[in-house]
Amino acid sequence: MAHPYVLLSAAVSLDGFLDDTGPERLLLSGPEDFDRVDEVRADSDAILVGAGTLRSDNPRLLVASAERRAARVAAGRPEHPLKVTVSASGDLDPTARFWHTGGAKIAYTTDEGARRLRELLPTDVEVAPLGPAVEWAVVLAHLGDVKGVRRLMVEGGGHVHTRLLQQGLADELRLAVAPLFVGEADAPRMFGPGAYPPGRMRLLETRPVGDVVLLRYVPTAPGTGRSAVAADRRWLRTACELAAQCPPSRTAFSVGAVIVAADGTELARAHSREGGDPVVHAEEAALAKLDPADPRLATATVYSSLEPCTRRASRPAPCARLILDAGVRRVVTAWREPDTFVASADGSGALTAQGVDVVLLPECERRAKAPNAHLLSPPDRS
Ligand SMILES: NC(=O)C1=CN([C@@H]2O[C@H](COP(=O)(O)OP(=O)(O)OC[C@H]3O[C@@H](n4cnc5c(N)ncnc54)[C@H](OP(=O)(O)O)[C@@H]3O)[C@@H](O)[C@H]2O)C=CC1
Ligand SMILES: Nc1c(N[C@@H]2O[C@H](COP(=O)(O)O)[C@@H](O)[C@H]2O)[nH]c(=O)[nH]c1=O
Repeated sequence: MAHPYVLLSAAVSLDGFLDDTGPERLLLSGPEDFDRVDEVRADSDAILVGAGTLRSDNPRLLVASAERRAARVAAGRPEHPLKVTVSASGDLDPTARFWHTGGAKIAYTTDEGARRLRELLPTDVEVAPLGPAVEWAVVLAHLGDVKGVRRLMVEGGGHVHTRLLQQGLADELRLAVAPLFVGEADAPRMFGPGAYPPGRMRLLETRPVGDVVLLRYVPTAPGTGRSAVAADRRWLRTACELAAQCPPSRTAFSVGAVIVAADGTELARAHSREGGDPVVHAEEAALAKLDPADPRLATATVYSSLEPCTRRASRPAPCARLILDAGVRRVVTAWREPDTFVASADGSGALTAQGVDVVLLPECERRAKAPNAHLLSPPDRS
């Protein structure tokens, strides 16, 4: 189940609105910023908007720049990204520009909505019924697994942005803050009320674009239990990057680990053979940087590129034991330990048996294996 990278994109007024209440679409971006948005579109495999935005804005959602379209075609991609919309009701205007411009289109809807849309929409539009309700995780899995979408740009509106962020499904937020006020209480807001991931997001970039300021944030708070959120994938990729920093070895794996508090604060990071210790493991070195009495450990997540070990010759306690002793209750890993050094290690099983939630994200396995290719026989190319 490979979700695409989900990028939420919008422009907001200084008082936090996406639009005003007038009949025309409010242009918050200036010309330079619309060009920046066009560049993001051209980099995307698909662009999604909610049915509310289709009804109010009648957008086309095309790549405007001829050069960018030509570059896409030269790279073997369609001229325009796949256009995607989501509607429970199926209450969509068949004459809207969305359906009659650009390339491929897909509408995710309910079974009931599909009955309506199949009659209404042009026959080249794919209508995808997803049961009595439309679950966002199912939409993203279908886009990733069936439509081959790797980068999804979500261009609103507020309802869609709110749900994706609240459900931990957004990988990145790109917000253009425009220097004007809307000042109407019932204008649409970018984010509505509800439960958001805790803590602070991480700022990746700020950039003036004409008179607007672009802000790029990524979520940091780990998921809970056995389900994974976008922040889990990001932290696990960081662990895999740390694995690549290990001093090479023919007798031990290269592994990276990060320990992250429930609010997204990074508590410690480490990699195998760190600090001149030829046998130290990544999880062991990361835990050693923390006070064992740190109350945040009980709700923290340990990210480890390889599952924690259960048996080792070099130290009395394996990493699974150290994690249990630290009181950590959640581990996210990319790769089950192969039999290279220890037969049937099963660190995930050992932790699960003690009530720890272990989440395996196979989409990161290739990155976790990369610095260990010389230890895998026959050479692993997966
Ligand atoms: N400034 C900016 O950058 C942008 C501004 N906007 C503005 O945002 C406003 C529109 O936002 P908003 O009204 O929140 O609408 P949205 O575009 O977020 O669409 C909401 C609709 O999408 C469908 N939908 C969403 N989630 C689901 C789900 N899980 N299952 C089934 N259907 C779902 C529903 O359609 P249905 O009702 O058919 O069931 C719902 O009513 C407009 O004023 C627009 O101009 C929009 C994009 C960008
Ligand atoms: N108003 C607004 C945005 N609105 C977004 O652009 C869509 C219309 O695009 P197009 O079909 O190319 O005209 C619209 O439906 C909405 O998703 N985006 C921004 O970056 N800045 C803005 O100020």
